[in-house]
Amino acid sequence: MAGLSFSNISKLFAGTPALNRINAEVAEGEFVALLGPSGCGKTTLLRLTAGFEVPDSGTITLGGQVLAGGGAFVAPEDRNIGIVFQSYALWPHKSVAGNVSYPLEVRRIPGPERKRRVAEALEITGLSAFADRAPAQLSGGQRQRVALARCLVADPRAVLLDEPLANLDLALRAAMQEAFAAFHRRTGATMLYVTHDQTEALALADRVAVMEGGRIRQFASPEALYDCPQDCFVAGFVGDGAVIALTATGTPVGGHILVQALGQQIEARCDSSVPTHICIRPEQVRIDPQGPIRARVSACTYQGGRFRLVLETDAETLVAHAPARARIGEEIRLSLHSPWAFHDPATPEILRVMQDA
Ligand SMILES: Nc1ncnc2c1ncn2[C@@H]1O[C@H](COP(=O)(O)OP(=O)(O)OP(=O)(O)O)[C@@H](O)[C@H]1O
Repeated sequence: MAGLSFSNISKLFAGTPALNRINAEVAEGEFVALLGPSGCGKTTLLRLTAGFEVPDSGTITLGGQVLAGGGAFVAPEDRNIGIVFQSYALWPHKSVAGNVSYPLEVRRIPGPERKRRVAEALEITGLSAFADRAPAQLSGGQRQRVALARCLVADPRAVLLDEPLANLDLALRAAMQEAFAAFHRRTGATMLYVTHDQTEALALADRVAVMEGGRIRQFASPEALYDCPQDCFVAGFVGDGAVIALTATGTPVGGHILVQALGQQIEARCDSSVPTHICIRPEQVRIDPQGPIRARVSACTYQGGRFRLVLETDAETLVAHAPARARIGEEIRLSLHSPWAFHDPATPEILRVMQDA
């Protein structure tokens, strides 16, 4: 396996940028998810890595070898990159073992070694008992595991996965997420995984590149994206909660700052001296009869073991979790605990400094 590097990658379609100066390093053996809304450029970045498209500028390297850029271009078939598509792309007339064996037959790998490698790939993907079945006799999840085994058998330098679970129902997706995680643990493969499902990205990846409008907005661990988003897009796109503009700020001390929002002074975590917004996750909103913030319940939905409340304050909407059902229209009081204050690059700095901070 090998690490992937993207340096200043841009790609235009009919003059419109699909990717705009992408810079990212994927370490050898790392599982990276590309997450973002439809049209943000995820698939384009994957296709450039596979060699199905050529970048207009910038360089892509794999294990130090330039795949594209600076006049060089390695053809897709010479990149030794495994690809798993949403649509499985299995041969219907071949058995499971026949499908998995095919890339080795093309490379003229001798029979005994082929058999050994196929058996190993089927074992890793939990398919040993299905070796003689036809793809039509398998479930969607099993077919996707055949595609994974077929990609693995060729001993690729990196594995690209394009929304591989999009065609599966919810229960199967959860089971397949575990299968992918186990596959990654056992193979140590460098993986680039495209999805627009944040639950999937946060559950599976070592790091997630959140994309929007052809750019990477933030590239960080799932925990960092959730706890410390770096702009309003990431704060709103990843996880639940509210993103609120600040009206004044104090001076940060030791990673904390006093800010003004919701008509209150709130103590927030921060790593910026000039935050413009706070991101308030549901766990940071406490229903508290002595709390300083008044709100009215506008929605209450059961989420298995807890209720999700949508709460309207005078000017903003917050989300909280509660152990018991709340009545729509009910008035409650809230306190906030360690929300995250950040500087949104697209927002002008707040000039007003808090009087008593
Ligand atoms: N071959 C093409 N010709 C013209 N425009 C294209 C082509 N491929 C992609 N685009 C455009 O480039 C942008 C990025 O597309 P891309 O498929 O990479 O997005 P995506 O994030 O993978 O979206 P989705 O989640 O819907 O698959 C889109 O605006 C899309 O319309």
